Amino acid sequence: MYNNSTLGGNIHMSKAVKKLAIIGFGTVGSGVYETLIEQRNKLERLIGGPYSIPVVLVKDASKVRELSDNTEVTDNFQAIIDRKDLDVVVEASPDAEIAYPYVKALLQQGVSVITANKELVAKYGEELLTLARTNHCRLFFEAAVAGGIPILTSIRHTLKSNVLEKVEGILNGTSNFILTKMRKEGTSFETALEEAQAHGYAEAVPDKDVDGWDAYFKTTILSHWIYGVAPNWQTEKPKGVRGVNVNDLLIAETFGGRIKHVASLEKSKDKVSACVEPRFVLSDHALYGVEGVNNGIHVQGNIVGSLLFQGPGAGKFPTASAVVEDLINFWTGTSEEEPVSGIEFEKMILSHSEDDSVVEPLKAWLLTGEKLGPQLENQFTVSYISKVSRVNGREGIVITGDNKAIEELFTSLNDTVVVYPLSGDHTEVFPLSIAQTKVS
Ligand SMILES: NC(=O)C1=CN([C@@H]2O[C@H](COP(=O)(O)OP(=O)(O)OC[C@H]3O[C@@H](n4cnc5c(N)ncnc54)[C@H](OP(=O)(O)O)[C@@H]3O)[C@@H](O)[C@H]2O)C=CC1
Ligand SMILES: N[C@@H](CC=O)C(=O)O
Repeated sequence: MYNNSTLGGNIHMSKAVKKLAIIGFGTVGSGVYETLIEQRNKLERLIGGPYSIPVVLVKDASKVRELSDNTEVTDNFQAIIDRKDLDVVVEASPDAEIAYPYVKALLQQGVSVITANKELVAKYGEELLTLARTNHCRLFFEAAVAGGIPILTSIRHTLKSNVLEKVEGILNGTSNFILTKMRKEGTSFETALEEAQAHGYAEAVPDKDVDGWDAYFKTTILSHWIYGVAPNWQTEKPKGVRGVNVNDLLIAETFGGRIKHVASLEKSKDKVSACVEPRFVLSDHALYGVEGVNNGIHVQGNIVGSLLFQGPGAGKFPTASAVVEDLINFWTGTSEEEPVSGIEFEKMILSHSEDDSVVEPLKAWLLTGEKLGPQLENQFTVSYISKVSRVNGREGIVITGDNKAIEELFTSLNDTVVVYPLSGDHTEVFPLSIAQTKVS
């Protein structure tokens, strides 16, 4: 329990107390609260004055919570909006539809908001950012993409001179945690998901994690953030890790690779293409070693080259860290301004000339399923790269070939066959590890 003296603000400081409210007091909201209490001395030194948290908004105000007597717990948003003394509000409610009316009302009143809610930002970000500009306040959302990794700030602050041609990332901690548990420990999908929920990694509705929507929202935000435009989605819906067969994870290993849940953004002359799906990743790929709840974002800058940002993508304190950093940047006035408008940013970035000498990367796929051999017979447009690998009765093969012909082939395969595209650029001879795979 936090006592009043810890929370009452520092009486030795003469400056006015900065006041913030928190909406949502689950994994993220409580993590922010505890961080603000436990790190108070350091944070108050950083911002040069005291702060307090007079009010927290939740769904059920009758729940027992570890909060100081100085913090009012309410289930009535009016109690927040009626206050005229708040500097900023941290928003950590479960989804876009709950958060939108709150955040809109706050920004309309000129109150800045820091949110962890990626669904809110993906669906309403453009509108809310415009509202914030109109009302001379700010909307921050570092925690909405890749949890504790400061990816948005890093891109905006430290990669301004680079054009990011390509971004590939593991953006959902829950999915990566599940795939890692299943592969390493043979844990079932259901048990691994329950464990992710117990750690506080999963969304309130975990379908958003395992059906790919959470990564879809984060990819949408990244596309706006980097290119100023919504991406062109290659498939209508994202693909998630639900249903990935544990034997497929083991088959990928026999080919020297892993199956990872990958989100990708790729810039061409006139558009940004996006995709979220489980992919086959070889051991020389940046995302191969990103394991457990970690996220990884691999960016290819035209000046800097290849960069990998890696760290905890979900969880109480990693996410609280991202929120609190936004808060400190806001209070100290050290955050970067938003680009003037999406359109201008789009023109600036997309007009960069393409390098025509770029070699088309080799496309390859890991196929898994039952009785693959007969289905692939007489498919002369396909180059068979590997022999068939068998794990616990399931088969896997890596193929490459002409993109269009391969797509036609895929439509003719039966329902048991799962297709995992190979991630990354493989422009040279196909890796020997695959060509020489031993077949069990
Ligand atoms: N968990 C994580 O690792 C990360 C989560 N996020 C995002 O942060 C947000 C919060 O996630 P998380 O903390 O895990 O979620 P939780 O489910 O742990 O907590 C949600 C909180 O919101 C409150 N709440 C629910 N409905 C309302 C409502 N109508 N009005 C006000 N408060 C409400 C709940 O109240 P009550 O306590 O009474 O039930 C609860 O305190 C989500 O948008 C999520 O996507 C972002 C990065 C990482
Ligand atoms: N449910 C999300 C939480 C962080 O954004 C995830 O698992 O990545």
